[in-house]
Parts: sequence; C-alpha cells; structure tokens
Amino acid sequence: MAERKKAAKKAKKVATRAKPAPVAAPEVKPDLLAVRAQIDGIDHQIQALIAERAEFARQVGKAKGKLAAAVDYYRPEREAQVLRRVVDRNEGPLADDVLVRLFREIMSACLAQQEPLKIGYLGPEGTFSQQAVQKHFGHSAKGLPLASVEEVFDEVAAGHADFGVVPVENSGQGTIQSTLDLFLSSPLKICGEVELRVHQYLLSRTGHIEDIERVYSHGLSLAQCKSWLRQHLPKSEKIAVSSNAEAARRARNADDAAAIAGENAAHVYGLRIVAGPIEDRPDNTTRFLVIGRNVFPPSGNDRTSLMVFVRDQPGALFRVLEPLARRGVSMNRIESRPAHTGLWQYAFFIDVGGHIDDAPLRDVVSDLEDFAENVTVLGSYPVAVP
Ligand SMILES: O=C(O)C(=O)C[C@]1(C(=O)O)C=C[C@@H](O)C=C1
Repeated sequence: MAERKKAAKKAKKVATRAKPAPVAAPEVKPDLLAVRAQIDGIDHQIQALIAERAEFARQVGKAKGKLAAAVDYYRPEREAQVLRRVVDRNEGPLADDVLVRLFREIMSACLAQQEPLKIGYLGPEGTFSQQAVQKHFGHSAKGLPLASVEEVFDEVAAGHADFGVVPVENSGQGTIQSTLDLFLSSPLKICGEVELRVHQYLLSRTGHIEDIERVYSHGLSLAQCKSWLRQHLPKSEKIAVSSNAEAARRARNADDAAAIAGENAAHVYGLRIVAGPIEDRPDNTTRFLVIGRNVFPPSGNDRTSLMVFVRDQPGALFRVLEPLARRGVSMNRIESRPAHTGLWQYAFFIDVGGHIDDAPLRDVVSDLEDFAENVTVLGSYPVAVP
C-alpha cells in the first residue's frame, strides 16, 4: 500500500482515538434477505464488467496483430502496472494481496481467451513451485510438472513451455546455487519474480506422530524445519528427495513414513496433517524466477539481473561494484560462483534496481564490459507485486 495512503489511514486512526468514547448505540441487526439482494445486484454488475473487460482484452489481442502464439500476447510489464494500481487504490476492507490475487485471475482468464500459457515447474503436482506458478500466472495458465529444475530450463529453451518458474532463494536458507548455475550455460532470460510465503506441514498416512520413523522432503524443506524436527522427531531418519511432492508420494505408501510438504500436497496425495505449520521461521519466504526467451519493456519499477565473468585478480570485486556506486544504481544482491569457463574464473550474479533500457544501467553495463571477460544481461523484470 502506498506510504501516503498508510499515513492518511494512521492519521485517521489517531484522530478517532482522541475523541471521547461514544455512547454505545444499540446494534441494528441487518436484514439478511435485504443484504443478500444488495450482493446479488453487485454480483450482476461485477459479472457484466468482467465480461466487458474480457471483450476489451480480446480487442487488445487484435490490436497486437496476428501473433504466432499465446506467449506473444503476454505482457508482464502491463500486468505489473495493473496490479500496482489495484494496490494503490485499495482502501480495504480486503487486504492488498487478496485483491491482487483476484485481479491476476481476471487477467489470466482474459489472456487465456487466445490460448492458455504453458508454464513448466518442478513437479509433481503439489509442490511450492506449482503454487508459485498459480500465484503469478493465475489458474487459467496450464502448468507442466517436470522432473527437475534443469528440465524446466530445457523445456522452455526448446519452446515446449512458454515460461518456467524456478526457485532461486529462500529467506532463511539463502541462494539456491544449483538454480543460479543453470544460467551459466543457458540462453534463457529472467522475465519476472514471484515471492511465496512457504508454510510447511508434516503429513502422513495415519496422522499419528508416534508411527513416524522416516521423514521425506526436499533438502531445503528439511533445513527450514530443522529445529522443529530436532524437538519433535529427534530419532527419525531424515531423507532428502527431489521435491516435496515426491516426498508426499513416498509417504503415501508406508505407515511409518511422513513427508514435509505444503498443505496442498495433503489433498493431492490423500495424506493427513500431523502438524503444521512447522517451519522454524514464521516469515519463511521463497523467491522464484520466471524464465522465458525474451526480455520485456520497463514496467516503471523493475529489477535487472546481470552475470559478470571476471578473472581472479586483485580488486576484481571492487571493479565490479565501482560503476554501480558511481552511477547511483542500487544493488540488491551479489553472489559469486565458479564460472565453469576455466580454473579460478568466477561469475558474479548481481541484482540491481532499474531496467536495462534505463540510461544509468546501460552505462554501468558498458563500464563493466571494459574490463570483465563477459557481461550477460539475464533479464529486466517487474519487481514482485505481493
Ligand atoms: O494489455 C494487454 O496487453 C493485454 O493483453 C490485456 C491483459 C489484461 O487482461 O489486462 C492480458 C494479458 C496481458 O499479459 C496483459 C494485460
């Protein structure tokens, strides 16, 4: 919510507090049928407006001309602008993220009128990656569950999926380096980011904690619940598998096994919730990247990811950072990885504020090109809307 709006709301609250306590008026119970009639009238209007919007979205499609596929109609920068306006306008009672979810679904359905987008993710069904796909692209997009993050990159590069959604960072565990490393040898671009609050649950067939001797989960999820496991299941064997949904699939087959996964997985795999949420940090959040084959225009609030290859030499890191400081470009993240191009050569993965079409950032890239072995713009994309 915009700072200005928050300040106005706060001022209003303070003013209310300063007033003498009002004399309690007897609460008038609204008439149920009359209120429902109001809701019916509003639903009627909402439906007519959604239909009208869908018709305009179709016209926008026509205005773009005859394009080859659904992916060519997708405009992430425009979607981000629409959603930011929704947040700016919001004065309650519904929370920003609730309204954003509703509007995303409307845009998802409008876009799917051409043909639904196909989005690759680390499957099987029930993973947090699937939740991230649905959060970002809405339920009208078609999810393609794949066996590994590497396969997500391959299927997008081959054009079998329009976009992919891959985990890149967890608030408590840090960067998922295996995902970053895939960019070293991939031509794909970053087109968006999704932040997902991750709630972990202990799931099993019987639902009884005393039955559990083995706990399956993705290594990252086991790490996110380490203290809880130490306290509640200290003697159980912890087994890392390829995804949380795979863990749920295994737990389905044995009474003495459990899985740590999202609540979704309990429904998908017919398991009972033994305990949850069990993540050690209450703000546990995973950041996902949307990968595709193109870079999109600026949305007005963007981030750019760069990959800078340098030789191991004195002052290398300083020389990477100096142009950013000199040109006033803010940096959100830097990570160094072996570049796989030669011994002691490194790639710096850097996230900075702004779009590659912005002058200061273009200049930074040209400064870096003067001394680095190679500079790759991995993508410029809208900063995640809640
Ligand atoms: O504005 C556009 O370019 C549209 O295609 C319309 C619309 C929308 O429903 O608002 C739908 C899909 C795009 O990804 C962005 C926005």
